[in-house]
Amino acid sequence: MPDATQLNPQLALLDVFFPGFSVLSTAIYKYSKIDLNIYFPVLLFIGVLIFASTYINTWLWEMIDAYLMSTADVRIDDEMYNMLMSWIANQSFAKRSRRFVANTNLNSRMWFLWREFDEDSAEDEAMVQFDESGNAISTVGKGKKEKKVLFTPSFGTHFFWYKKRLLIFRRSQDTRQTGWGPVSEREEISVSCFGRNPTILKDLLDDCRQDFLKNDVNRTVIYRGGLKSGTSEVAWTRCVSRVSRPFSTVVLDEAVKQSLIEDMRDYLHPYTRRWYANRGIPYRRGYLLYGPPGTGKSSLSFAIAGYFKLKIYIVSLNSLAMNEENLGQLFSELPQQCVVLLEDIDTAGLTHTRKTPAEPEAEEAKPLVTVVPAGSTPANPPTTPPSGGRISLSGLLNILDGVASQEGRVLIMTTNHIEKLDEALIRPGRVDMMVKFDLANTQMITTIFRSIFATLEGDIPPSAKPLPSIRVPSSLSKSEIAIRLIEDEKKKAEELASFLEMKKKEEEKVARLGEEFAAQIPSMTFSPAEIQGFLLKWKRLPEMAVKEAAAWVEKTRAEKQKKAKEEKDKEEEESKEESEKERKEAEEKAEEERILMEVGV
Ligand SMILES: Nc1ncnc2c1ncn2[C@@H]1O[C@H](COP(=O)(O)OP(=O)(O)OP(=O)(O)O)[C@@H](O)[C@H]1O
Repeated sequence: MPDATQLNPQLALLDVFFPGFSVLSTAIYKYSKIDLNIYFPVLLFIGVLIFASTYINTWLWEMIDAYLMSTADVRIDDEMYNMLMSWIANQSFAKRSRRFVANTNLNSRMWFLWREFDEDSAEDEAMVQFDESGNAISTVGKGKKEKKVLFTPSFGTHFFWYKKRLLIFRRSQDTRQTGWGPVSEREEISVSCFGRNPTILKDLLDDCRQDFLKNDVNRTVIYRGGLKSGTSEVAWTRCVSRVSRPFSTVVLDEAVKQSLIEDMRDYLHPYTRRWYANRGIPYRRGYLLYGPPGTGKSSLSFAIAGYFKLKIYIVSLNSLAMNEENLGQLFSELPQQCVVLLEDIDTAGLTHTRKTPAEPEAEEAKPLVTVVPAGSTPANPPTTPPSGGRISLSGLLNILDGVASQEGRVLIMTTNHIEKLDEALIRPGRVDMMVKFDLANTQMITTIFRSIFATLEGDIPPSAKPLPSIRVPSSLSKSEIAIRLIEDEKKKAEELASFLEMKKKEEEKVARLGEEFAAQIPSMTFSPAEIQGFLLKWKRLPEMAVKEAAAWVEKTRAEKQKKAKEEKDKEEEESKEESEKERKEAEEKAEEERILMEVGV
């Protein structure tokens, strides 16, 4: 009989399949005299089977995947990613998952969008409520918004049931991109089903989309055009969806508002497209909103988009990433019907009134849109813009009119200085309607005051407490219960009547205070934004707003005058420096010419 303590070739072979087998078999032989070597053929067979199964398994899955399954791959830089992930996050298999990714936002890889979101929340503090796409917000504490944590299954393969079909959700890392970028950037996700018919996957993705878009009802979805993170490609990225701003909250001449609505309604009517097509006119509409800062141009753009349930696409021509090619690319990717907002078109290289002192000089020397007076030849023709984010006027016009520009879009341009815009940019066909915004007159001031202090639907009236629901003891007879219910209804009606009475008195008070307030504010001196800013300081104290109004007017006027004087002094200083420089240059040139004359050249 062979000595089991000696390592023979058979044991060495089994050690390959079952590491540590020789030690175990020696120990068993030593203490129980059972020799496992006699089972060698069986053990070897099991070992080979296990060894081969890993390869067979992979091969088999590959074959099944290739020939017997259908798969939908979803790109992480596509909106579909958010749609699918927010659906997945709500599924029980994701909630049960023992290994998961915790997100406060399904877009979190796009950190820059968060910054934007936060700015928005701060700016729109007074808005009723708003939620970020793919993101859940719960209200905790005193008006503090906290992001809920959502859980999605971690990297790996996850099985789940959808419409009685077994589907597979795979989340993996793209091994081709390991060297750079955050891990989430290298993520890949897919959903697969058994069978060669992918209809169920399409149904699922459609469901995810519908589910996601449900959150957008009564909301204005805002997209921004810019570079995709970590790439040099441009794309529209969804940033926020805000509760649509009611048109009525933008204070503007009612007739102007109505004509704007009518014009857009007519343009967006399904038959209008055919009308344009039949006459060979490009189906596009452009609006120019102009006026001093803070007079409601952007607010009206958002309100229009919300009113017509259109998505709004914002692009900043000042962005360094924006050149003609990129802008053209963005315009070509616009959906059939949407609002495109080009804000502050005048600052795109025409004026520098909005520049902060911190902005570098080099920037100033590089106009982004070079406007050339119609019919004249510029000293430096802007036809071929140098690299580095410059867009020439002709380039911009080509993009706005060109074949790449999506038909059906509504273009809204805003400016503080209409006089600085080239006529070509605002000629009919490119701009079909202009809306002038002005500083607040007395009527606007009263309206703004009322809109801030009026009790609106959704505001919680300070004195309105919910009525406790009545508890009817079971020992009461039917007639007694009926009496109790009638009494309760009566009490509720009385409470409602007193609430309505209080509301009416409140409205009268606000109207009176509004007039008192407006009487103290000089007409056409302050922008609605300035007035709103002051009133927001006294959000719940209209009396205080009226009391402090005169002091505020005096202070703000003094500040404005001081600022205007500083700007004027600065301009004078600059113009002095400029003329001094010119004088020196002229002297140098004259001196040079004199020397050349002397030497006889
Ligand atoms: N006409 C208005 N009606 C209601 N609110 C207004 C109006 N004008 C300004 N506001 C308020 O002032 C703030 C700034 O307004 P908005 O951004 O629309 O001004 P703007 O004209 O686009 O300014 P800018 O030219 O600086 O971009 C917003 O919070 C808005 O609610």
